[in-house]
Amino acid sequence: MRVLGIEGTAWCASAALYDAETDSVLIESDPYEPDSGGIHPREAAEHMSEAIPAVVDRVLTAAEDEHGPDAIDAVAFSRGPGLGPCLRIVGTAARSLAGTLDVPLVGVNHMVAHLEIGRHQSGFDNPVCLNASGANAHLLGYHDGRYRVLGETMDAGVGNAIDKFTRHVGWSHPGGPKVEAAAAEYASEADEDGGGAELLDMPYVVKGMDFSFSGISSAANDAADDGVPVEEICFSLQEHVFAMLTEVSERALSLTGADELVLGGGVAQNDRLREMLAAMCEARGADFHAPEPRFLRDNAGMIAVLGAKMAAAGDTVPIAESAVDPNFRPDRVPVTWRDGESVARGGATGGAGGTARDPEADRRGAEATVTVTGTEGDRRVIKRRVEKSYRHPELDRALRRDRTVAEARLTREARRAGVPTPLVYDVDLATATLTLQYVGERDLATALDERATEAVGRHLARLHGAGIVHGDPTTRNVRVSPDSVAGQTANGEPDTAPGTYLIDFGLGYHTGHVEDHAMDLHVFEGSIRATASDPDPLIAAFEAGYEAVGEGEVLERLRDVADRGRYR
Ligand SMILES: C[C@@H](O)[C@H](NC(=O)OP(=O)(O)OC[C@H]1O[C@@H](n2cnc3c(N)ncnc32)[C@H](O)[C@@H]1O)C(=O)O
Ligand SMILES: Nc1ncnc2c1ncn2[C@@H]1O[C@H](COP(=O)(O)OP(=O)(O)OP(=O)(O)O)[C@@H](O)[C@H]1O
Ligand SMILES: [Fe+2]
Repeated sequence: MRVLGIEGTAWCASAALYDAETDSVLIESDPYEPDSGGIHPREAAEHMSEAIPAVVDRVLTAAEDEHGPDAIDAVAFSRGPGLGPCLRIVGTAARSLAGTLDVPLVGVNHMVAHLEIGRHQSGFDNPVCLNASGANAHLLGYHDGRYRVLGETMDAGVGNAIDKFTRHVGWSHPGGPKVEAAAAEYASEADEDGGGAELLDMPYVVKGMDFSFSGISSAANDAADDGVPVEEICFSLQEHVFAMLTEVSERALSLTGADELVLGGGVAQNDRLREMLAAMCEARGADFHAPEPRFLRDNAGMIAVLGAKMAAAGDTVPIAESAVDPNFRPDRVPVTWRDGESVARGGATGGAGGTARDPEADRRGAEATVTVTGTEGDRRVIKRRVEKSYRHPELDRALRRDRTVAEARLTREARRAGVPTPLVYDVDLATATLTLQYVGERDLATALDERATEAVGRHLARLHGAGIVHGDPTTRNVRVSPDSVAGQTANGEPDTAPGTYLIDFGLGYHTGHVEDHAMDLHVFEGSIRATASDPDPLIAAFEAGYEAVGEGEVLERLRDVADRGRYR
């Protein structure tokens, strides 16, 4: 099968021919380069209307020269997400070409294409995917016929966050490659001077597997206004932003039990990001793949390759139903071209795979190693936050120390507020180590049930009532004793009965803001959606638990938070 793909969601007018027989891809692209500032939607659309017919023509001519008039078996196009005016031009071109050639039309989700090209090239079975592109930043994992969004930016896409800074200092679009070059130069000069590259203090915001870039863009702009050398800012910006992306990727591998990671998107061309992800994967025994650069930035090659898989599965679209969708989320795509396996197994422990291991033996979370000691009746865990070689040493030291301090303090405070948590026996800041009471029989992730999620709702409400957020309330950070949970609800004891414990308060902090409280709920619900086959009843029980103890306002805000994370 040979598929002609068309891409033009924002800046790159591109056409490609994918030949499934030989697995070869020809790509012809014509980028839009704004004279000043960022991408102007109207100018970008004007570029598409001129450039799309030209790139399509070049690819079609090449295909017909080689294979004759029946060279093309299907036409695939980017249906979204992207800029409306650009998408409409791509859609019109694709419809008219499919009509002229009298072949089926395939509507491709651009973000799923960024993922599938990596899966196709790596030969990985069931990877987690980090999409690091201009307008987006998210983690996807396959589960029950869909790509679930395991984590995502709460505000800007990663490329846009970087480009915002470069616009502020007057550099032309796109800024990403210029930041990379400036950061590399600063690092190598600092090495020559013998002092090592210095790190500016910038916000590092990770909430479960979600993250935010708005604070860091402003901090970078402020530093420039204060006269900090721009190369130094570029270096720190990259170290923070990419460490955040690497950390959430590791959390996603840990939560799902996957042992393969693929990278996609324009920012994935960055060597420093690839180096960090490769180092993280190596340390946990996972495989890592980043496609070659021509498949990372926006390109029609990935559209043609996924288009061929979809066409082979009969997943084509009638012209009358082929409208574009600027907000097309990857989790809305029925995945017709894969068999029913799942990446999200939930509750996997240890490093790669985590299969066939005793889930209660010594384990490794995304951040820490946990060793169980002591005897029956006095079991303890020793939790040590290990060095992460991918992070700048200064940033790594600060994060491990701050999180250890926060965990010890908030675990105690939560307990005092009536939320079941482990006793804290010892804190050793020099080695970022805590000794904690062993609680529960297993992680909630391995034994998801409505009584337990309802209890988590009550616990979080109580915690928020005390002005604390957990920061990372995933199903891996709740310990349960299933029998006592059942007894507790049957006895009608509301919230302080043993059976469901919150652990791992390292990302927690004090706040009375409704927004922060709502974010906790969003993270917990995200972790259920990422791993459960039937999430809705678990989430309904969770919200009922929260409502019974907490503020209705927080549940209302949760709807806004959930919508806001979605691509605009
Ligand atoms: C929906 C679609 O239109 C959108 N496309 C998009 O964002 O273009 P993409 O080619 O994936 O990424 C462009 C971004 O990639 C950044 N970029 C390119 N090379 C880079 C580098 N070496 N280091 C860091 N960023 C880089 C650019 O600064 C720009 O922000 C998307 O995929 O989200
Ligand atoms: N007090 C405890 N009692 C029983 N088990 C525990 C306790 N603390 C941690 N564990 C176990 O160790 C695992 C990892 O612990 P924890 O979540 O604190 O580490 P982490 O590295 O921060 O994990 P992650 O970042 O992946 O959430 C937990 O999922 C849980 O199974
Ligand atoms: Fe893209």
